[in-house]
Amino acid sequence: MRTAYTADQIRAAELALMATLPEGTLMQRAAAGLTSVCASLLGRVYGSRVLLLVGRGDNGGDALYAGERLARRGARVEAILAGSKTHAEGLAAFLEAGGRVVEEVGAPELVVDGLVGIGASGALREPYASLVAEANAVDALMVAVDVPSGVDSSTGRVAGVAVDAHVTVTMGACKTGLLVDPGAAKVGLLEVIDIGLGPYLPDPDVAALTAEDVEGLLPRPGAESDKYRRGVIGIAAGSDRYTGAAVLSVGGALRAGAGMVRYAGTAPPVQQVRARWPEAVVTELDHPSIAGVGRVQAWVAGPGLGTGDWAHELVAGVLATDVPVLLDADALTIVSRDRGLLRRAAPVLITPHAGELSRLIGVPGDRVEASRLEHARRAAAELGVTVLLKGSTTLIAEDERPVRVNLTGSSWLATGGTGDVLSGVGGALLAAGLTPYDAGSCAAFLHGLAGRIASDGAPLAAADVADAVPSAIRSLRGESRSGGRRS
Ligand SMILES: NC(=O)C1=CN([C@@H]2O[C@H](COP(=O)(O)OP(=O)(O)OC[C@H]3O[C@@H](n4cnc5c(N)ncnc54)[C@H](O)[C@@H]3O)[C@@H](O)[C@H]2O)[C@@H](O)CC1
Ligand SMILES: Nc1ncnc2c1ncn2[C@@H]1O[C@H](COP(=O)(O)OP(=O)(O)O)[C@@H](O)[C@H]1O
Ligand SMILES: [K+]
Repeated sequence: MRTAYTADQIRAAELALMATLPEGTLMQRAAAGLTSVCASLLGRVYGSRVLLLVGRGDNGGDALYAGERLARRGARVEAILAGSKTHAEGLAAFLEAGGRVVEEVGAPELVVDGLVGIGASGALREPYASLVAEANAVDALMVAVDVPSGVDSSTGRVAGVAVDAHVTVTMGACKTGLLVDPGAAKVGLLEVIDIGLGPYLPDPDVAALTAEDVEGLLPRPGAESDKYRRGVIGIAAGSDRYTGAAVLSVGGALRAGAGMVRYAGTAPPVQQVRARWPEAVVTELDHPSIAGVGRVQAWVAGPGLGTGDWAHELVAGVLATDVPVLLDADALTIVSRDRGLLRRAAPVLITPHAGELSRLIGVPGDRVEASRLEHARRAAAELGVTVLLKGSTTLIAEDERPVRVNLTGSSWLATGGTGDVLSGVGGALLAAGLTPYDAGSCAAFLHGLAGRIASDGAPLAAADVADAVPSAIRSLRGESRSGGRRS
């Protein structure tokens, strides 16, 4: 499990650790780690050209001490002192080692962003904002100290301009804002430097499953398994207009290992599901009731269902059962109009994108996008359900638990129908007995991995993602041994 923390949590842990150590020890540890990352990026330190962007706080101190170390190894290190004051000891050490203070960005090979770290608040102020815009435009490797300046370390918000880092060297532990978009997109490769913080860290703010975690959570059939024990999933999806959503959701469920899929819909999607997935047990509905569908261990409702009276009645019927339910797409529009439907004893997992979440909690979509973590948490608390917020980083929020962040995925997944596949994958895992929190996190992980496999750097169609889910599951063992990371 990769874990991440807010700025307040990190600061408290640092204070506790610092109390046990001589003054300045942590900053020297940070500078040593930062120097070694810069040195390996440069290849040859001697004669290289490095520029430090130095702010007024300890983030600038880290940069200056790393600049000192690089200068002692023969690099030509220059620093722009952008703050109203400068870390005095760090500056003295830097100058003593031959570092130079300059006013212009020039033509460095590597830029070290030491403007602000966890002490930052709000959008970057001047002169930092202009300096960052200028430095981003230079053809150089950009290494951010602790956090790319302009990214809120606790939330991932980017209120204005932010450093576009190739590598972020973060101290002690990962910060939440480095995992959550839009901030996460600014991080580049993430290097965590061990400064001894581990024993002082509290429960994490957010966590990300690794392949090994998913491998451990995923049910695998054994000798005693049969299709009922593996989990039967009911799917109420598709409509006369949107037949494909049904096909894709059923496909996701079958490929994710459902023991059996019971599909219920009107004649046109039924015909499509029958043709594509003869494995599914299909019920053609002539009125909006699931009474004749048979027993299931979990339901998925919503993809392509429509939002009229028929769909409303069908979703209400699904929510009136006593099994876990995953609600997606049109079902989310229906419950946003009739929130009372969510009042039930068995668990609910909802899988909105930002627009759907915005309707559910009555907050404009752009605000949800800008502050995804806050709104996923808020929706989970307000609605009393587990929330899987889709997007470039998918979040899984449940009241009182660390938000799970999904680190797999590919931007090629941003194409129609991939969400329908995800609903089937999540539903199959719910039917297999995983909690909504684990089912949502594992589904997002496998869906993202399947997206990467299906795409391999080129466009994919949603059906390809469903087809790649078995390869994703197969690859978990290899990935967990090699510690797979985000691409
Ligand atoms: N506390 C410690 O022991 C350690 C701290 N470390 C470093 O120290 C950093 C935190 O240092 P500080 O608490 O001094 O804070 P920062 O260096 O992150 O910067 C805070 C300063 O920047 C200014 N500022 C805040 N928001 C701004 C904005 N939007 N635009 C422009 N200026 C803004 C404020 O005047 C504030 O004084 C960490 O990120 C890390 O790099 C590391 O050396 C590890 C050890
Ligand atoms: N930029 C992106 N990077 C990675 N994944 C993305 C991106 N945009 C969307 N996705 C993923 O693609 C899927 C799209 O789902 P959704 O919005 O429901 O589309 P649809 O309704 O067409 O199926 C989700 O799993 C989402 O997380
Ligand atoms: K920084």
